Amino acid sequence: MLGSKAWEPTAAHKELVQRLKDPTLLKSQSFIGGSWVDASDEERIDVHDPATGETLASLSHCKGSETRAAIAEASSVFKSWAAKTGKERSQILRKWFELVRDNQEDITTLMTLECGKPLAQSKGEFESGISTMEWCAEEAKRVDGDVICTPAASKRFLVVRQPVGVVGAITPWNFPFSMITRKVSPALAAGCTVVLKPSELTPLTALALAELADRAGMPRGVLNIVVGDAKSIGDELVKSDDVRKIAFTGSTRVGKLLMAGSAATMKKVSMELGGNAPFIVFQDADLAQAAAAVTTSSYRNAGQTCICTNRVFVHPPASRTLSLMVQESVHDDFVKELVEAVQKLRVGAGMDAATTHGPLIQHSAVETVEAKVQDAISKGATVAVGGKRPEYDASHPLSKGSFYEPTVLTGMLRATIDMRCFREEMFGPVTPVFKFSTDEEAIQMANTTEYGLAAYFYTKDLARAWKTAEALEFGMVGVNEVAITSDVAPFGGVKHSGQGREESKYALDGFLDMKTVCMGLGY
Ligand SMILES: NC(=O)c1ccc[n+]([C@@H]2O[C@H](COP(=O)([O-])OP(=O)(O)OC[C@H]3O[C@@H](n4cnc5c(N)ncnc54)[C@H](O)[C@@H]3O)[C@@H](O)[C@H]2O)c1
Ligand SMILES: O=CCCC(=O)O
Repeated sequence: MLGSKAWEPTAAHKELVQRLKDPTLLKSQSFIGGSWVDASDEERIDVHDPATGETLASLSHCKGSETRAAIAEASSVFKSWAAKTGKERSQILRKWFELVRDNQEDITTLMTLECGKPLAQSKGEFESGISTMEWCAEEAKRVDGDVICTPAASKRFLVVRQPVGVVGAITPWNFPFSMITRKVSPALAAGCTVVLKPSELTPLTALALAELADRAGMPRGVLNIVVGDAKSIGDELVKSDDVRKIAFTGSTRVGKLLMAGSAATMKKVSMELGGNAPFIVFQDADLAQAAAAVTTSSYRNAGQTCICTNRVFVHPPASRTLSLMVQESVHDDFVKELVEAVQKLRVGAGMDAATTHGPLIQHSAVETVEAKVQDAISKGATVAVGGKRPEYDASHPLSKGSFYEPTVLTGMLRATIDMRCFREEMFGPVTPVFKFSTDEEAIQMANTTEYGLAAYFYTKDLARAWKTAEALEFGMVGVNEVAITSDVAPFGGVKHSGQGREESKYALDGFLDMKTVCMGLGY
Protein backbone atom coordinates (compact mmCIF):
# COMPACT_ATOMS: atom_id res chain seq x y z
CA MET A 1 0.00 0.00 0.00
CA LEU A 2 1.34 3.43 -0.90
CA GLY A 3 2.15 5.48 2.17
CA SER A 4 2.69 9.10 2.98
CA LYS A 5 5.91 10.83 1.98
CA ALA A 6 6.90 11.53 5.58
CA TRP A 7 7.48 8.34 7.57
CA GLU A 8 7.23 8.36 11.35
CA PRO A 9 8.22 4.95 12.73
CA THR A 10 5.15 3.27 14.22
CA ALA A 11 4.91 1.33 17.49
CA ALA A 12 4.82 -1.88 15.43
CA HIS A 13 8.02 -0.88 13.65
CA LYS A 14 9.79 -0.11 16.94
CA GLU A 15 8.60 -3.42 18.37
CA LEU A 16 9.94 -5.24 15.29
CA VAL A 17 13.33 -3.55 15.71
CA GLN A 18 13.34 -4.73 19.35
CA ARG A 19 12.43 -8.28 18.37
CA LEU A 20 15.28 -8.68 15.87
CA LYS A 21 18.58 -9.98 17.17
CA ASP A 22 20.23 -8.10 14.32
CA PRO A 23 18.11 -5.02 13.54
CA THR A 24 20.44 -4.09 10.67
CA LEU A 25 18.67 -6.82 8.67
CA LEU A 26 15.61 -4.56 8.55
CA LYS A 27 15.94 -2.48 5.39
CA SER A 28 13.84 0.22 3.77
CA GLN A 29 15.74 0.77 0.52
CA SER A 30 16.38 -1.24 -2.60
CA PHE A 31 19.69 -3.00 -3.20
CA ILE A 32 21.23 -2.04 -6.52
CA GLY A 33 24.83 -2.56 -7.61
CA GLY A 34 25.89 -3.47 -4.08
CA SER A 35 24.48 -0.26 -2.54
CA TRP A 36 21.33 0.52 -0.61
CA VAL A 37 19.50 3.14 -2.65
CA ASP A 38 16.41 5.32 -2.37
CA ALA A 39 13.99 5.73 -5.23
CA SER A 40 14.24 8.96 -7.18
CA ASP A 41 10.77 10.10 -6.11
CA GLU A 42 9.60 10.46 -2.53
CA GLU A 43 6.65 8.11 -2.64
CA ARG A 44 6.85 5.29 -0.09
CA ILE A 45 5.33 1.84 0.19
CA ASP A 46 4.08 0.63 3.56
CA VAL A 47 4.38 -2.98 4.71
CA HIS A 48 1.64 -4.20 7.03
CA ASP A 49 1.26 -6.97 9.58
CA PRO A 50 -1.89 -8.72 8.29
CA ALA A 51 -2.72 -9.96 11.80
CA THR A 52 -3.07 -6.46 13.25
CA GLY A 53 -3.18 -4.11 10.26
CA GLU A 54 -0.27 -2.16 11.78
CA THR A 55 2.49 -0.68 9.64
CA LEU A 56 5.75 -2.55 10.11
CA ALA A 57 7.92 -0.53 7.78
CA SER A 58 7.83 2.06 5.04
CA LEU A 59 10.02 1.57 2.01
CA SER A 60 11.32 3.69 -0.77
CA HIS A 61 9.13 2.97 -3.80
CA CYS A 62 11.12 2.21 -6.96
CA LYS A 63 9.91 2.37 -10.52
CA GLY A 64 11.39 2.20 -14.02
CA SER A 65 14.58 4.23 -13.61
CA GLU A 66 15.79 2.19 -10.63
CA THR A 67 14.98 -1.01 -12.50
CA ARG A 68 17.00 0.14 -15.50
CA ALA A 69 19.89 0.92 -13.16
CA ALA A 70 19.64 -2.54 -11.61
CA ILE A 71 19.59 -4.20 -15.05
CA ALA A 72 22.66 -2.17 -16.06
CA GLU A 73 24.50 -3.28 -12.91
CA ALA A 74 23.55 -6.93 -13.43
CA SER A 75 24.64 -6.73 -17.09
CA SER A 76 27.96 -5.09 -16.31
CA VAL A 77 29.08 -7.88 -13.97
CA PHE A 78 27.51 -10.80 -15.82
CA LYS A 79 30.66 -11.78 -17.74
CA SER A 80 32.90 -11.69 -14.67
CA TRP A 81 30.43 -13.71 -12.55
CA ALA A 82 29.94 -16.24 -15.36
CA ALA A 83 33.71 -16.51 -15.79
CA LYS A 84 34.25 -17.59 -12.19
CA THR A 85 34.76 -21.30 -11.76
CA GLY A 86 31.86 -23.28 -10.41
CA LYS A 87 33.85 -23.82 -7.25
CA GLU A 88 34.36 -20.07 -6.75
CA ARG A 89 30.64 -19.39 -7.15
CA SER A 90 29.89 -22.34 -4.91
CA GLN A 91 32.04 -20.93 -2.11
CA ILE A 92 30.22 -17.58 -2.14
CA LEU A 93 26.81 -19.26 -2.32
CA ARG A 94 27.81 -21.58 0.53
CA LYS A 95 28.84 -18.61 2.66
CA TRP A 96 25.49 -16.93 1.88
CA PHE A 97 23.65 -20.12 2.86
CA GLU A 98 25.57 -20.26 6.17
CA LEU A 99 24.80 -16.63 7.04
CA VAL A 100 21.12 -17.08 6.22
CA ARG A 101 21.00 -20.29 8.27
CA ASP A 102 22.62 -18.46 11.21
CA ASN A 103 19.97 -15.75 11.05
CA GLN A 104 16.99 -18.09 11.01
CA GLU A 105 15.24 -16.49 13.96
CA ASP A 106 15.25 -12.99 12.50
CA ILE A 107 14.29 -14.13 9.03
CA THR A 108 11.37 -16.25 10.21
CA THR A 109 10.20 -13.35 12.39
CA LEU A 110 10.17 -11.09 9.32
CA MET A 111 8.36 -13.76 7.29
CA THR A 112 5.63 -14.26 9.87
CA LEU A 113 5.10 -10.59 10.56
CA GLU A 114 4.86 -9.49 6.95
CA CYS A 115 2.94 -12.44 5.52
CA GLY A 116 0.99 -13.65 8.56
CA LYS A 117 1.81 -17.36 8.50
CA PRO A 118 2.26 -19.10 11.86
CA LEU A 119 5.87 -19.14 13.02
CA ALA A 120 6.07 -22.94 12.78
CA GLN A 121 5.12 -22.68 9.09
CA SER A 122 7.69 -19.93 8.54
CA LYS A 123 10.27 -22.28 10.02
CA GLY A 124 9.09 -25.01 7.63
CA GLU A 125 9.41 -22.64 4.69
CA PHE A 126 12.83 -21.57 5.97
CA GLU A 127 14.02 -25.20 6.07
CA SER A 128 12.80 -25.71 2.54
CA GLY A 129 14.47 -22.49 1.32
CA ILE A 130 17.87 -23.05 2.89
CA SER A 131 17.91 -26.63 1.61
CA THR A 132 17.56 -25.14 -1.87
CA MET A 133 20.36 -22.65 -1.15
CA GLU A 134 22.66 -25.44 0.01
CA TRP A 135 21.73 -27.73 -2.86
CA CYS A 136 22.37 -25.03 -5.48
CA ALA A 137 25.66 -24.01 -3.86
CA GLU A 138 26.76 -27.62 -4.42
CA GLU A 139 25.33 -27.81 -7.93
CA ALA A 140 27.36 -24.76 -9.01
CA LYS A 141 30.29 -27.21 -9.20
CA ARG A 142 28.43 -29.58 -11.49
CA VAL A 143 27.41 -27.55 -14.55
CA ASP A 144 28.67 -30.29 -16.82
CA GLY A 145 28.39 -30.64 -20.57
CA ASP A 146 28.31 -33.66 -22.81
CA VAL A 147 30.28 -35.49 -25.47
CA ILE A 148 28.08 -36.93 -28.22
CA CYS A 149 28.91 -40.03 -30.20
CA THR A 150 29.79 -38.81 -33.64
CA PRO A 151 28.36 -40.15 -36.93
CA ALA A 152 31.48 -38.96 -38.81
CA ALA A 153 35.05 -39.99 -38.01
CA SER A 154 36.35 -36.54 -38.97
CA LYS A 155 34.53 -34.56 -36.30
CA ARG A 156 33.43 -34.55 -32.68
CA PHE A 157 30.33 -33.05 -31.08
CA LEU A 158 30.36 -31.52 -27.64
CA VAL A 159 27.68 -29.75 -25.64
CA VAL A 160 28.70 -26.97 -23.28
CA ARG A 161 26.18 -25.33 -20.96
CA GLN A 162 26.44 -21.60 -20.38
CA PRO A 163 24.45 -19.18 -18.19
CA VAL A 164 21.59 -17.47 -20.04
CA GLY A 165 22.54 -13.96 -18.84
CA VAL A 166 20.70 -11.51 -16.61
CA VAL A 167 17.62 -13.02 -14.95
CA GLY A 168 14.55 -11.00 -13.94
CA ALA A 169 13.01 -12.83 -10.98
CA ILE A 170 9.53 -11.88 -9.77
CA THR A 171 8.11 -13.49 -6.63
CA PRO A 172 4.83 -13.58 -4.67
CA TRP A 173 3.99 -12.79 -1.04
CA ASN A 174 2.75 -16.20 0.11
CA PHE A 175 6.24 -17.73 0.42
CA PRO A 176 8.40 -14.62 0.92
CA PHE A 177 11.59 -16.68 1.40
CA SER A 178 11.49 -19.94 -0.53
CA MET A 179 10.07 -18.53 -3.76
CA ILE A 180 13.19 -16.33 -3.85
CA THR A 181 15.68 -19.07 -3.06
CA ARG A 182 14.10 -21.32 -5.72
CA LYS A 183 14.98 -18.78 -8.41
CA VAL A 184 17.95 -16.80 -7.20
CA SER A 185 20.04 -19.72 -5.92
CA PRO A 186 19.99 -21.79 -9.14
CA ALA A 187 20.38 -18.67 -11.29
CA LEU A 188 23.50 -17.54 -9.40
CA ALA A 189 24.87 -21.08 -9.27
CA ALA A 190 24.53 -21.34 -13.05
CA GLY A 191 26.50 -18.10 -13.50
CA CYS A 192 23.59 -15.72 -14.17
CA THR A 193 23.19 -12.36 -12.47
CA VAL A 194 19.80 -11.37 -11.06
CA VAL A 195 17.39 -8.47 -10.69
CA LEU A 196 14.76 -9.59 -8.18
CA LYS A 197 11.39 -7.94 -7.68
CA PRO A 198 9.82 -9.38 -4.51
CA SER A 199 6.18 -8.81 -3.72
CA GLU A 200 5.58 -5.27 -2.49
CA LEU A 201 3.50 -6.87 0.30
CA THR A 202 6.46 -8.86 1.71
CA PRO A 203 9.75 -7.19 0.74
CA LEU A 204 11.43 -7.29 4.17
CA THR A 205 12.50 -10.95 3.99
CA ALA A 206 13.96 -10.37 0.52
CA LEU A 207 15.96 -7.34 1.62
CA ALA A 208 17.39 -9.20 4.61
CA LEU A 209 18.60 -11.85 2.15
CA ALA A 210 20.34 -9.13 0.11
CA GLU A 211 22.11 -7.84 3.21
CA LEU A 212 23.36 -11.35 3.97
CA ALA A 213 24.45 -11.88 0.35
CA ASP A 214 26.50 -8.70 0.64
CA ARG A 215 28.09 -9.92 3.88
CA ALA A 216 28.84 -13.24 2.17
CA GLY A 217 31.01 -11.44 -0.36
CA MET A 218 28.65 -11.61 -3.32
CA PRO A 219 30.26 -9.25 -5.87
CA ARG A 220 28.36 -5.98 -6.37
CA GLY A 221 25.70 -6.11 -9.06
CA VAL A 222 25.38 -9.91 -9.05
CA LEU A 223 22.19 -9.78 -6.97
CA ASN A 224 19.99 -6.68 -7.13
CA ILE A 225 16.64 -6.23 -5.43
CA VAL A 226 14.16 -3.59 -6.56
CA VAL A 227 11.09 -2.96 -4.40
CA GLY A 228 8.21 -0.86 -5.65
CA ASP A 229 5.70 -0.49 -8.42
CA ALA A 230 4.96 -3.94 -9.86
CA LYS A 231 3.96 -2.82 -13.34
CA SER A 232 6.82 -0.36 -13.92
CA ILE A 233 9.45 -2.79 -12.64
CA GLY A 234 7.91 -5.72 -14.51
CA ASP A 235 7.66 -3.75 -17.76
CA GLU A 236 11.33 -2.76 -17.62
CA LEU A 237 12.43 -6.33 -16.93
CA VAL A 238 10.28 -7.70 -19.73
CA LYS A 239 11.19 -5.19 -22.41
CA SER A 240 14.95 -5.13 -21.75
CA ASP A 241 16.98 -7.11 -24.26
CA ASP A 242 19.69 -7.46 -21.62
CA VAL A 243 17.38 -9.55 -19.44
CA ARG A 244 17.49 -13.01 -20.98
CA LYS A 245 15.13 -14.85 -18.68
CA ILE A 246 12.04 -14.11 -16.59
CA ALA A 247 11.63 -16.49 -13.65
CA PHE A 248 8.17 -15.85 -12.24
CA THR A 249 6.03 -17.23 -9.46
CA GLY A 250 2.57 -15.78 -9.04
CA SER A 251 -0.88 -15.72 -10.53
CA THR A 252 -1.69 -17.21 -13.92
CA ARG A 253 -3.06 -13.81 -15.00
CA VAL A 254 0.24 -11.98 -14.42
CA GLY A 255 2.27 -14.95 -15.69
CA LYS A 256 0.49 -14.78 -19.04
CA LEU A 257 1.17 -11.03 -19.29
CA LEU A 258 4.87 -11.55 -18.59
CA MET A 259 5.11 -14.46 -21.01
CA ALA A 260 3.41 -12.51 -23.79
CA GLY A 261 5.67 -9.51 -23.11
CA SER A 262 8.77 -11.68 -23.16
CA ALA A 263 8.07 -12.82 -26.72
CA ALA A 264 9.34 -9.56 -28.25
CA THR A 265 12.87 -10.19 -26.96
CA MET A 266 12.55 -13.99 -27.16
CA LYS A 267 13.44 -14.47 -23.50
CA LYS A 268 13.40 -17.77 -21.73
CA VAL A 269 10.62 -17.95 -19.17
CA SER A 270 9.80 -20.20 -16.26
CA MET A 271 6.31 -19.83 -14.88
CA GLU A 272 5.18 -21.18 -11.50
CA LEU A 273 1.52 -20.19 -11.53
CA GLY A 274 -1.80 -20.84 -9.83
CA GLY A 275 -3.28 -24.20 -8.89
CA ASN A 276 -6.64 -25.83 -8.21
CA ALA A 277 -5.61 -29.06 -6.51
CA PRO A 278 -8.08 -31.94 -6.31
CA PHE A 279 -7.94 -34.42 -3.43
CA ILE A 280 -9.69 -37.73 -4.14
CA VAL A 281 -10.72 -39.93 -1.22
CA PHE A 282 -11.38 -43.39 -2.69
CA GLN A 283 -13.63 -45.80 -0.83
CA ASP A 284 -10.68 -47.89 0.37
CA ALA A 285 -8.79 -44.89 1.80
CA ASP A 286 -7.80 -44.62 5.43
CA LEU A 287 -10.36 -41.97 6.33
CA ALA A 288 -8.59 -40.63 9.41
CA GLN A 289 -5.36 -40.23 7.46
CA ALA A 290 -7.17 -38.66 4.52
CA ALA A 291 -9.03 -36.16 6.74
CA ALA A 292 -5.79 -35.21 8.53
CA ALA A 293 -4.05 -34.81 5.19
CA VAL A 294 -6.81 -32.55 3.81
CA THR A 295 -6.59 -30.44 6.96
CA THR A 296 -2.82 -30.08 6.56
CA SER A 297 -2.94 -29.38 2.87
CA SER A 298 -6.05 -27.24 2.57
CA TYR A 299 -5.43 -24.85 5.47
CA ARG A 300 -1.65 -24.51 5.13
CA ASN A 301 -0.75 -20.82 5.18
CA ALA A 302 -4.49 -20.10 5.65
CA GLY A 303 -5.16 -21.78 2.31
CA GLN A 304 -2.80 -19.42 0.48
CA THR A 305 -0.48 -22.00 -1.05
CA CYS A 306 -0.37 -22.80 -4.74
CA ILE A 307 -0.53 -26.54 -3.96
CA CYS A 308 -3.25 -26.29 -1.28
CA THR A 309 -6.07 -28.79 -1.64
CA ASN A 310 -8.81 -26.78 -3.35
CA ARG A 311 -11.49 -29.41 -4.08
CA VAL A 312 -12.14 -32.68 -2.24
CA PHE A 313 -13.90 -35.57 -3.99
CA VAL A 314 -15.23 -38.34 -1.76
CA HIS A 315 -16.75 -41.65 -2.82
CA PRO A 316 -19.66 -42.30 -3.23
CA PRO A 317 -22.91 -40.39 -3.88
CA ALA A 318 -26.32 -41.35 -2.49
CA SER A 319 -27.59 -44.70 -3.68
CA ARG A 320 -30.60 -46.84 -2.93
CA THR A 321 -28.78 -50.19 -2.94
CA LEU A 322 -27.84 -51.59 0.41
CA SER A 323 -24.18 -52.09 -0.47
CA LEU A 324 -23.80 -48.53 -1.69
CA MET A 325 -25.73 -47.21 1.29
CA VAL A 326 -23.07 -48.81 3.45
CA GLN A 327 -20.43 -47.12 1.33
CA GLU A 328 -22.33 -43.84 1.59
CA SER A 329 -21.04 -43.56 5.11
CA VAL A 330 -17.51 -43.08 3.66
CA HIS A 331 -18.53 -39.56 2.71
CA ASP A 332 -20.30 -38.82 5.96
CA ASP A 333 -17.55 -40.33 8.10
CA PHE A 334 -14.95 -38.42 6.19
CA VAL A 335 -16.79 -35.09 6.59
CA LYS A 336 -17.19 -35.79 10.32
CA GLU A 337 -13.45 -36.46 10.71
CA LEU A 338 -12.59 -33.40 8.65
CA VAL A 339 -14.89 -31.06 10.57
CA GLU A 340 -13.51 -32.31 13.89
CA ALA A 341 -9.95 -31.71 12.70
CA VAL A 342 -10.77 -28.25 11.39
CA GLN A 343 -12.48 -27.28 14.65
CA LYS A 344 -9.14 -27.88 16.39
CA LEU A 345 -7.33 -25.24 14.31
CA ARG A 346 -6.50 -22.14 16.33
CA VAL A 347 -6.96 -18.81 14.56
CA GLY A 348 -4.61 -16.01 15.63
CA ALA A 349 -1.47 -13.97 15.00
CA GLY A 350 1.40 -15.96 13.53
CA MET A 351 3.82 -14.96 16.31
CA ASP A 352 1.55 -16.54 18.93
CA ALA A 353 2.82 -20.11 19.54
CA ALA A 354 -0.75 -21.43 19.92
CA THR A 355 -1.77 -20.26 16.45
CA THR A 356 -2.17 -22.87 13.73
CA HIS A 357 -4.10 -20.62 11.36
CA GLY A 358 -3.04 -17.04 10.61
CA PRO A 359 -4.67 -14.17 8.73
CA LEU A 360 -5.06 -13.81 4.98
CA ILE A 361 -2.62 -11.41 3.39
CA GLN A 362 -5.04 -8.46 3.22
CA HIS A 363 -8.69 -7.50 3.57
CA SER A 364 -9.40 -7.70 -0.16
CA ALA A 365 -8.38 -11.39 0.01
CA VAL A 366 -10.98 -11.97 2.75
CA GLU A 367 -13.63 -10.28 0.60
CA THR A 368 -12.77 -12.51 -2.36
CA VAL A 369 -13.05 -15.64 -0.21
CA GLU A 370 -16.39 -14.43 1.19
CA ALA A 371 -17.71 -13.92 -2.34
CA LYS A 372 -16.69 -17.46 -3.34
CA VAL A 373 -18.31 -18.96 -0.25
CA GLN A 374 -21.52 -16.99 -0.85
CA ASP A 375 -21.51 -18.15 -4.47
CA ALA A 376 -21.29 -21.79 -3.30
CA ILE A 377 -24.08 -21.31 -0.74
CA SER A 378 -26.31 -19.70 -3.34
CA LYS A 379 -25.80 -22.84 -5.48
CA GLY A 380 -26.71 -25.28 -2.71
CA ALA A 381 -23.62 -25.70 -0.51
CA THR A 382 -23.93 -26.03 3.26
CA VAL A 383 -21.40 -24.59 5.70
CA ALA A 384 -20.31 -27.49 7.94
CA VAL A 385 -17.90 -25.33 9.93
CA GLY A 386 -16.60 -21.74 9.66
CA GLY A 387 -18.01 -19.68 6.80
CA LYS A 388 -17.33 -16.28 8.36
CA ARG A 389 -14.76 -13.90 9.82
CA PRO A 390 -13.97 -14.39 13.50
CA GLU A 391 -15.93 -11.99 15.65
CA TYR A 392 -13.44 -9.82 17.54
CA ASP A 393 -14.73 -6.74 19.34
CA ALA A 394 -13.10 -3.43 18.48
CA SER A 395 -10.73 -3.51 21.47
CA HIS A 396 -9.30 -6.92 20.51
CA PRO A 397 -5.68 -6.66 19.25
CA LEU A 398 -6.60 -8.68 16.15
CA SER A 399 -9.77 -6.76 15.32
CA LYS A 400 -8.09 -5.06 12.34
CA GLY A 401 -6.53 -8.28 11.08
CA SER A 402 -7.62 -9.93 7.83
CA PHE A 403 -8.89 -13.22 9.25
CA TYR A 404 -11.33 -15.81 7.90
CA GLU A 405 -12.32 -18.91 9.81
CA PRO A 406 -11.26 -22.33 8.50
CA THR A 407 -14.31 -23.50 6.57
CA VAL A 408 -15.73 -26.75 5.19
CA LEU A 409 -18.49 -26.70 2.56
CA THR A 410 -20.60 -29.79 1.94
CA GLY A 411 -23.84 -30.75 0.22
CA MET A 412 -22.20 -30.40 -3.18
CA LEU A 413 -23.50 -32.47 -6.07
CA ARG A 414 -21.95 -32.99 -9.44
CA ALA A 415 -24.40 -30.44 -10.80
CA THR A 416 -22.64 -27.71 -8.86
CA ILE A 417 -19.38 -27.64 -10.79
CA ASP A 418 -20.29 -24.16 -11.97
CA MET A 419 -19.43 -23.00 -8.46
CA ARG A 420 -16.49 -20.61 -8.26
CA CYS A 421 -14.95 -22.83 -5.58
CA PHE A 422 -14.78 -25.64 -8.13
CA ARG A 423 -13.41 -23.61 -11.03
CA GLU A 424 -11.18 -21.02 -9.35
CA GLU A 425 -8.21 -21.11 -7.04
CA MET A 426 -9.72 -20.36 -3.59
CA PHE A 427 -6.53 -18.97 -2.00
CA GLY A 428 -8.26 -18.97 1.37
CA PRO A 429 -9.10 -21.46 4.13
CA VAL A 430 -12.12 -23.12 2.52
CA THR A 431 -12.53 -26.79 1.60
CA PRO A 432 -15.47 -27.78 -0.62
CA VAL A 433 -16.33 -31.50 -0.45
CA PHE A 434 -17.90 -33.04 -3.56
CA LYS A 435 -19.16 -36.61 -4.11
CA PHE A 436 -18.35 -39.04 -6.92
CA SER A 437 -19.52 -42.50 -7.89
CA THR A 438 -16.83 -44.08 -10.11
CA ASP A 439 -13.05 -43.75 -10.33
CA GLU A 440 -13.42 -42.46 -13.89
CA GLU A 441 -15.80 -39.76 -12.74
CA ALA A 442 -13.46 -38.67 -9.92
CA ILE A 443 -10.52 -38.40 -12.30
CA GLN A 444 -12.60 -36.58 -14.89
CA MET A 445 -13.84 -34.06 -12.28
CA ALA A 446 -10.32 -33.63 -10.91
CA ASN A 447 -9.05 -32.85 -14.40
CA THR A 448 -11.93 -30.45 -15.12
CA THR A 449 -9.85 -27.34 -14.53
CA GLU A 450 -7.55 -25.18 -16.57
CA TYR A 451 -4.92 -25.59 -13.85
CA GLY A 452 -2.48 -28.48 -13.50
CA LEU A 453 -0.14 -27.94 -10.56
CA ALA A 454 -0.69 -30.48 -7.75
CA ALA A 455 -3.21 -33.29 -7.15
CA TYR A 456 -3.64 -35.76 -4.29
CA PHE A 457 -5.50 -39.00 -3.68
CA TYR A 458 -5.79 -41.60 -0.93
CA THR A 459 -6.24 -45.30 -1.64
CA LYS A 460 -4.77 -48.62 -0.51
CA ASP A 461 -5.22 -50.25 -3.92
CA LEU A 462 -1.96 -50.40 -5.86
CA ALA A 463 -3.55 -50.75 -9.29
CA ARG A 464 -5.88 -47.82 -8.62
CA ALA A 465 -2.90 -45.77 -7.41
CA TRP A 466 -0.93 -46.31 -10.63
CA LYS A 467 -3.92 -45.75 -12.87
CA THR A 468 -4.97 -42.57 -11.10
CA ALA A 469 -1.48 -41.10 -10.84
CA GLU A 470 -1.02 -41.57 -14.57
CA ALA A 471 -4.45 -40.19 -15.47
CA LEU A 472 -4.27 -36.97 -13.44
CA GLU A 473 -3.23 -34.01 -15.61
CA PHE A 474 -1.02 -32.32 -13.03
CA GLY A 475 2.70 -31.65 -12.63
CA MET A 476 2.85 -33.19 -9.15
CA VAL A 477 0.75 -35.99 -7.64
CA GLY A 478 0.68 -36.97 -3.97
CA VAL A 479 -0.39 -40.61 -3.38
CA ASN A 480 -1.36 -41.10 0.28
CA GLU A 481 0.85 -38.05 0.93
CA VAL A 482 0.47 -34.27 0.86
CA ALA A 483 3.99 -33.16 1.86
CA ILE A 484 5.21 -33.29 -1.73
CA THR A 485 7.64 -30.35 -1.67
CA SER A 486 11.34 -31.16 -1.44
CA ASP A 487 14.62 -29.69 -2.61
CA VAL A 488 15.34 -33.03 -4.33
CA ALA A 489 12.09 -33.25 -6.33
CA PRO A 490 11.06 -31.17 -9.37
CA PHE A 491 8.34 -28.63 -8.55
CA GLY A 492 6.04 -27.21 -11.21
CA GLY A 493 2.87 -27.50 -13.20
CA VAL A 494 1.27 -28.15 -16.58
CA LYS A 495 -1.59 -26.45 -18.46
CA HIS A 496 -2.30 -22.94 -17.12
CA SER A 497 -0.22 -23.65 -13.99
CA GLY A 498 2.91 -22.87 -15.92
CA GLN A 499 6.04 -24.36 -17.37
CA GLY A 500 9.53 -25.18 -16.25
CA ARG A 501 10.58 -26.89 -13.04
CA GLU A 502 12.24 -25.59 -9.91
CA GLU A 503 14.23 -27.58 -7.31
CA SER A 504 16.06 -30.92 -7.75
CA LYS A 505 18.89 -31.92 -10.08
CA TYR A 506 17.00 -30.05 -12.84
CA ALA A 507 17.00 -26.73 -10.92
CA LEU A 508 19.81 -25.11 -12.91
CA ASP A 509 18.61 -26.27 -16.33
CA GLY A 510 16.30 -23.29 -16.88
CA PHE A 511 19.18 -20.88 -16.30
CA LEU A 512 21.54 -22.51 -18.78
CA ASP A 513 21.74 -22.48 -22.57
CA MET A 514 23.15 -25.43 -24.45
CA LYS A 515 25.85 -24.71 -26.99
CA THR A 516 26.79 -27.37 -29.52
CA VAL A 517 30.46 -27.37 -30.44
CA CYS A 518 31.29 -29.33 -33.58
CA MET A 519 35.03 -29.85 -33.77
CA GLY A 520 36.51 -30.81 -37.13
CA LEU A 521 39.60 -32.96 -36.76
CA GLY A 522 41.06 -31.92 -40.10
CA TYR A 523 41.05 -35.27 -41.87
N1 LIG B 1 3.29 -22.53 -8.85
C1 LIG B 1 3.95 -22.06 -7.80
O1 LIG B 1 5.04 -22.53 -7.47
C2 LIG B 1 3.38 -20.94 -6.98
C3 LIG B 1 3.96 -20.66 -5.75
C4 LIG B 1 3.44 -19.61 -4.98
C5 LIG B 1 2.37 -18.86 -5.46
N2 LIG B 1 1.83 -19.17 -6.65
C6 LIG B 1 0.66 -18.42 -7.14
O2 LIG B 1 0.83 -17.03 -6.86
C7 LIG B 1 -0.44 -16.43 -6.68
C8 LIG B 1 -0.43 -15.62 -5.41
O3 LIG B 1 0.60 -14.70 -5.42
P1 LIG B 1 0.38 -13.15 -5.76
O4 LIG B 1 -0.98 -12.71 -5.36
O5 LIG B 1 1.57 -12.44 -5.22
O6 LIG B 1 0.42 -13.21 -7.35
P2 LIG B 1 0.52 -11.98 -8.35
O7 LIG B 1 0.59 -12.56 -9.72
O8 LIG B 1 -0.48 -10.94 -8.07
O9 LIG B 1 1.93 -11.32 -7.98
C9 LIG B 1 3.13 -12.06 -8.08
C10 LIG B 1 4.26 -11.06 -8.30
O10 LIG B 1 4.05 -10.42 -9.55
C11 LIG B 1 4.09 -9.02 -9.35
N3 LIG B 1 3.27 -8.38 -10.37
C12 LIG B 1 1.95 -8.08 -10.33
N4 LIG B 1 1.59 -7.47 -11.48
C13 LIG B 1 2.70 -7.40 -12.25
C14 LIG B 1 2.98 -6.91 -13.56
N5 LIG B 1 2.04 -6.34 -14.31
N6 LIG B 1 4.24 -7.01 -14.03
C15 LIG B 1 5.20 -7.59 -13.29
N7 LIG B 1 5.01 -8.07 -12.05
C16 LIG B 1 3.77 -7.99 -11.54
C17 LIG B 1 3.63 -8.81 -7.93
O11 LIG B 1 4.03 -7.56 -7.45
C18 LIG B 1 4.34 -9.97 -7.23
O12 LIG B 1 5.69 -9.65 -7.00
C19 LIG B 1 -1.43 -17.57 -6.62
O13 LIG B 1 -2.07 -17.69 -7.85
C20 LIG B 1 -0.54 -18.78 -6.36
O14 LIG B 1 -1.07 -20.01 -6.76
C21 LIG B 1 2.30 -20.18 -7.43
O1 LIG C 1 2.88 -21.83 -2.88
C1 LIG C 1 3.83 -22.44 -3.28
C2 LIG C 1 4.92 -23.16 -2.55
C3 LIG C 1 4.43 -24.40 -1.92
C4 LIG C 1 5.51 -25.26 -1.37
O2 LIG C 1 6.70 -24.90 -1.40
O3 LIG C 1 5.17 -26.33 -0.86
